[in-house]
Amino acid sequence: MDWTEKYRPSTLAEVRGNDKARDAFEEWADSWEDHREAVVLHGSPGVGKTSAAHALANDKGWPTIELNASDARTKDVIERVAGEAARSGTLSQGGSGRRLVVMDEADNIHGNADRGGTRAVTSLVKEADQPVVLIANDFYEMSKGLRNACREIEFREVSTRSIVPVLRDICRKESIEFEDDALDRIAEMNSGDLRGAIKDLQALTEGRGSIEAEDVITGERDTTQGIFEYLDVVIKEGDAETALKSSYDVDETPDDLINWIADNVPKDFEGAELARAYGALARADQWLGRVRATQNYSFWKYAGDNMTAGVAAARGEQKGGWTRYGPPSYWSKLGRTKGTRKTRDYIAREIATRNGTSISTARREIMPFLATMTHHCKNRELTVAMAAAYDLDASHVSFITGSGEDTNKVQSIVKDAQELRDDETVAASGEAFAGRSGVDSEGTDGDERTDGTDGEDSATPSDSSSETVDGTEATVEENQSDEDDGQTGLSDFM
Ligand SMILES: Nc1ncnc2c1ncn2[C@@H]1O[C@H](COP(=O)(O)OP(=O)(O)OP(=O)(O)O)[C@@H](O)[C@H]1O
Repeated sequence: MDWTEKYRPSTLAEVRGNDKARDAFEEWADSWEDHREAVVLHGSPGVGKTSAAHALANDKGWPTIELNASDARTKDVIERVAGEAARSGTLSQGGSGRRLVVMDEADNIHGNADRGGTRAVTSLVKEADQPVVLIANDFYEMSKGLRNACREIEFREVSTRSIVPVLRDICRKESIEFEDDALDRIAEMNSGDLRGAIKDLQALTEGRGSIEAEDVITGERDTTQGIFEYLDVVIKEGDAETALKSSYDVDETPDDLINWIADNVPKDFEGAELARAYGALARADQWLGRVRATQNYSFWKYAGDNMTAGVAAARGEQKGGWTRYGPPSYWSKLGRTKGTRKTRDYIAREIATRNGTSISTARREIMPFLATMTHHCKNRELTVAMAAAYDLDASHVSFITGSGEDTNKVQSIVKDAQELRDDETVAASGEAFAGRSGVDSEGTDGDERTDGTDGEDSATPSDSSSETVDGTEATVEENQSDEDDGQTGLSDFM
């Protein structure tokens, strides 16, 4: 049995770390009759938000109604559940009939696919006759309206000091002998993620009665090999077997290693060998997905085989010379700074508006493809078309392609894109033009966009952007059909 489930706290007192948040949460519940506000618990994965919600319900004797924001695809579903929640309150009248409505992934309500989803959740939060707890990883991914309708409680990462006693308790209950150092290392390795620490403990002690400090290290690595030398082996020199064997000495998890390889392989591979390499990486990624879904870490070896031996075997001819390999910069940079987020969100909004998708689909599903297809502007024509189609400037092109913003290459691409756009504007039909300008000027069909929402000065661009898409549904759809009228869009290249 999964230990994170087996040892899920059943009362609030068992939720470790985050004492302040826990007290605030309890206070919210105790005074709910007076304020009737919803609450949002937000913070990184695995720090106990969901556990706290269920533990509170348990402490109070309130049955829970669980909703998942990303599954609740339509307004109807939410309204039905809200209705149920409300009805069950009226039936029993008073405290004993309380239910706790727990909605997971409140930061993951998609604009377009779940049309009106955000609005439905916001009205659920405002109107439900029962206490509602929203759970989110990123508070600022939630729409502003939704944020304003809730009380906010932040769950911080759980300190190593608080993680170790949890691991110790579990070891005692499972009759596993342990060295203190081993538990310290597991706690440190997981930096603040208690769920991760419990999972590692389970994986490392599987089928054994003890754990020593050494196991925590040797389970992962013997002598560490630099990642750059390793990339040389996989991409340039090694045969499949050598690539696989030396991967055992690399100090990266398979989840990170795959990004290192995927990001750097197109610097040396081309054509059919690159396609074969991506085939192997795709298979590796499937295995990583299976690990996540089943928590069966023995599948890691198949992921490893594919991403290392598979890629090495995909090499068509000997590679020479020196290549500037870099960290998986594109995705790991994301979200790190406000500026980066702003750039990312601008591009996502442009793609969403022109392709008729939600911002989140643009960001999660379209941008990675664009990044791969235009990597380092290798395919110049495609990069120009992309910049023209989405009205991108040098900083945007540099963000997507991973090339330096000031390079001549990027500057000249942006210039050509501008010319292409000018030509197309002249050539475009009046109808298509009207559709486009509608997005810019008429998208204010509700109060949603009255709060400064071009995103220019907003500290929370992603938030305002999702509302923009909501607010311009009709126009976005018009645009979708415009694509057939000769506008250059991503779909032309896929
Ligand atoms: N603060 C905590 N105290 C005790 N156990 C915890 C705590 N945080 C996490 N855990 C353990 O990790 C598991 C997962 O935690 P939980 O689902 O509550 O995290 P979460 O913050 O809601 O994460 P996510 O955002 O991914 O849903 C729990 O079942 C429990 O075993």
